Amino acid sequence: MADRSKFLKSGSTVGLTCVPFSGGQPKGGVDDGPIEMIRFGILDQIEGMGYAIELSPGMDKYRTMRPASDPPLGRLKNPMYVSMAAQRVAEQVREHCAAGRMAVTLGGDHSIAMGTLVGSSDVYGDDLCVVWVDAHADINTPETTDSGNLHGCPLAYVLGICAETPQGDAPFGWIKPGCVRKDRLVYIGLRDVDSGEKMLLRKHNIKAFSMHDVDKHGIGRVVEMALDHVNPDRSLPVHMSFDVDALDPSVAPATGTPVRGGLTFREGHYICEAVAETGCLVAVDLVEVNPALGDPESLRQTVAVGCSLVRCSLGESLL
Ligand SMILES: NC(=[NH2+])NCCC[C@H](N)C(=O)O
Ligand SMILES: [Mn+2]
Ligand SMILES: [Mn+2]
Repeated sequence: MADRSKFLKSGSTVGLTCVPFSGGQPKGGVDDGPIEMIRFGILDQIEGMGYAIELSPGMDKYRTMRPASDPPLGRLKNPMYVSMAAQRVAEQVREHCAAGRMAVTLGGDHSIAMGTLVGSSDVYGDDLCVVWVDAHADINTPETTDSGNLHGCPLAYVLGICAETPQGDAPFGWIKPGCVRKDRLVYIGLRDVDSGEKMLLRKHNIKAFSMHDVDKHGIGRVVEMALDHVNPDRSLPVHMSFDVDALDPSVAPATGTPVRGGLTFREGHYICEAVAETGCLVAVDLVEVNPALGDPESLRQTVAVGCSLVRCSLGESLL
């Protein structure tokens, strides 16, 4: 298969990391996201598109590595477990990126993106652009979070905007603050942003396209403006982190923090197609599919849409 990427030396190999992890939020079941996508056939689907798959080993370890004792850190829940799991994700994603593979990571809750972003930025450095597709901004710091759920915080750590930078063996002490540049992050799909997060977005001048912008300009213009902001010449590598709750709950009901008024089926797919079309994509996360929430039909629908977003990111619908 022809390499569709400007940056990957093994662009016809997908480096797949499955992360059955739910420690970044309180609802069980999101750890079964990857296995349900595998049952739905994601491996055969990716191979059917002409890719080889290199699967990260030991996915069950994410379930068993929970520390015996993990007291809250201020408001943050399961800090050590989230930190350890994300650190392992970082190693697995780094290895795929270093080998020049397209790194695809299936979650699990969105706290695992601390790991995926550290892994990809270790290899691509300052050049890395991040397109964050989500109903939520996930940029809470330990100071601003109300819920204490770390899936609402991954960006604060990688951007390095927490009031105190974790050091050494402390949870998240392994994350290089600022490994993702503030001016290379852009959001699409926001509609449920906490007041502390709004303050952070303004303070750090971070570009965001909310659902209001999607309504106003249309998804085509929004994706173009988002890419123009982070990657005007389409000359830099892009990591897309896609939270399935960016989609409207009528399209992706089985997720832990659904918010009405989201992206349509086509708008979600359009984002993946347009980013794939640039040839700049080097890493994709697909997170927050929770098969335990809702009836069997909601589950089937959500797993199916998760798989098709991944396929579109790999270029399925490009002619
Ligand atoms: N990845 C997600 N679904 N995040 C939801 C975060 C919700 C809320 N902002 C919080 O910090 O708790
Ligand atoms: Mn979300
Ligand atoms: Mn999220």
